[in-house]
Amino acid sequence: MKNLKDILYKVSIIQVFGITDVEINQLVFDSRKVEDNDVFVAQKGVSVDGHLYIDKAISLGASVVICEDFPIDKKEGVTYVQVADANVALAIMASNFYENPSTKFPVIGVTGTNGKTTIASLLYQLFSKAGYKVGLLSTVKILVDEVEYKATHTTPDSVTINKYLDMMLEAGVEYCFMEVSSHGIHQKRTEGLTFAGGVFTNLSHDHLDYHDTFSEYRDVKKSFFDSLPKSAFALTNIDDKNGSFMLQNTKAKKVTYALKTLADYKSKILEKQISGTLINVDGTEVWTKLIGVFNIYNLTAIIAAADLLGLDALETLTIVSQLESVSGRFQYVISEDGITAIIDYAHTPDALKNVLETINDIRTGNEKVITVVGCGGDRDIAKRPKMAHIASQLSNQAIFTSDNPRTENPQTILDEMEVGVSAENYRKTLTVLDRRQAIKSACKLSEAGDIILIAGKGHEDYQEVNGVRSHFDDLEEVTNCFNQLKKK
Ligand SMILES: CC(=O)N[C@H]1[C@@H](OP(=O)(O)OP(=O)(O)OC[C@H]2O[C@@H](n3ccc(=O)[nH]c3=O)[C@H](O)[C@@H]2O)O[C@H](CO)[C@@H](O)[C@@H]1O[C@H](C)C(=O)N[C@@H](C)C(=O)N[C@H](CCC(=O)O)C(=O)O
Ligand SMILES: Nc1ncnc2c1ncn2[C@@H]1O[C@H](COP(=O)(O)OP(=O)(O)OP(=O)(O)O)[C@@H](O)[C@H]1O
Ligand SMILES: N[C@H](CCC[C@H](N)C(=O)O)C(=O)O
Ligand SMILES: [Mg+2]
Repeated sequence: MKNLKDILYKVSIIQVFGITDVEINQLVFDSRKVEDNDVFVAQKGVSVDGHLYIDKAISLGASVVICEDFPIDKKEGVTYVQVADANVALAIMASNFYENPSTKFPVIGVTGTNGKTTIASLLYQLFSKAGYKVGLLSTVKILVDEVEYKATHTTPDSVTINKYLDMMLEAGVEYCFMEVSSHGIHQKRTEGLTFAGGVFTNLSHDHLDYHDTFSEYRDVKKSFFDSLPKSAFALTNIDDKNGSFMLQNTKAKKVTYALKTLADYKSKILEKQISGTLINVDGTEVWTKLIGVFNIYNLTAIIAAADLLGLDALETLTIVSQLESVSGRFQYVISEDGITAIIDYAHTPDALKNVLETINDIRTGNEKVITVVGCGGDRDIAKRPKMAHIASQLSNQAIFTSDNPRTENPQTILDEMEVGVSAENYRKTLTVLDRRQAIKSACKLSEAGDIILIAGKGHEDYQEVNGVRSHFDDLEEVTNCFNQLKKK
């Protein structure tokens, strides 16, 4: 049991009703999960106000309520603590509850529109191969050394983050790499954590359904660097338009990486193939299995981070050549007939453009590129026409289909995508609502040498329709199609 007084340390308190010297069980922000002697934190959410559930939480056993507004009727025997920001309070309390695990070993946060999972996962692989015990908090999975847990968010809530950091310490983990999403920063999920380093990948169009404007989205990302301590490093992609902006007000040590501009860490691409890329890093040639210019940015970032964290430079480069691509990120299978299918998590216009440019860059002859792509429901609608334009412009054939329609009408999403297709590209497009059928159509349309890009879902193993997630896996689907074609 922990004492409330202790976990309130550093929380900005407005007023208290009741006593703070009480033993508490756990920190909970969802009334449905409350048990005896829990602390219930009322958060003002995107869809509902957690303050409405205070009485419900008390009826289930909560003995402490943390809130921004005091309820009119206060229950006898319950402690009410009024705070300026319940999300910030929750995050600080979560760190205190687990005895501030982020201060006890290096935690490195990766932020930016695209590349977070790739960089965090490659750093996990790199440090593991260098002999360290490593932790990972990512969109794809959570790893505590080698034990895997399911990830529900890119950046989990503050209680979950601290719980895993504490488990990592228990397991003897020496470094943790985590993704820091804009939702995570904005909802203060990472508040109160002590980061040893921050990495910025790039900034492009995404989440403008959640953040009102692009500059708000950009400022949220920047606030992560603003909050880094002096002892940390702030590593930025200086080739990106917003790369230097991110570090404008940071107290941390500023470090840059680039492919084009003069930077502290710089790589040069020497040769591109479907099986990998030859790069030059500070005079040393390194072969990597990863492909795409964007992945060389990711690699340069991890080489820089490894150096800043004290890994031997030569050892880093040796391991870099062994790194495997991350699941659902430019993962490919080749059919017996010589058709290549690439599964990639490109779900933003910029990512889709990068992946298609990479494919067009490495293709050798007159083979066709067929792209299967959709856009998520209940997400930024402005991405839809842009992604449809890019897919049709950079492919020989684009098949628009569903990608987690969530609560939206799937046909409406496709209609909104189609608006972006220009007249001259229109004949190259097809809409097939059912993703399984869309992948089948792509296989039927392709011949030996052709490349099918299945974009948007990457590692995801579900299709979400009206709140129900049914099993669906792009790689599995295309492999089945390839096997069926073989039988014919
Ligand atoms: C839009 C968004 O980010 N929503 C997150 C937010 O939920 P919310 O604000 O809608 O919560 P709400 O339903 O309004 O409820 C408000 C409060 O009342 C509480 N409540 C609610 C009902 C009840 O009966 N009792 C109760 O106590 C809730 O627990 C909550 O504390 O807070 C929840 C708790 O932390 C999150 O799980 C939830 O993530 C949802 C599921 C989500 O889909 N988030 C996505 C958009 C997200 O965060 N994505 C980023 C990655 C983006 C990227 O980089 O591509 C991520 O980091 O994963
Ligand atoms: N550095 C990069 N620059 C641009 N595009 C990239 C970069 N790295 C990866 N991508 C593209 O973006 C897709 C998503 O990559 P990744 O999963 O690493 O990004 P993420 O930032 O973790 O995304 P999310 O916000 O969904 O967690 C990849 O499948 C690839 O198409
Ligand atoms: N982190 C992103 C993932 C999008 C993946 C795509 N498959 C979708 O469902 O829209 C989001 O939540 O917006
Ligand atoms: Mg991610």
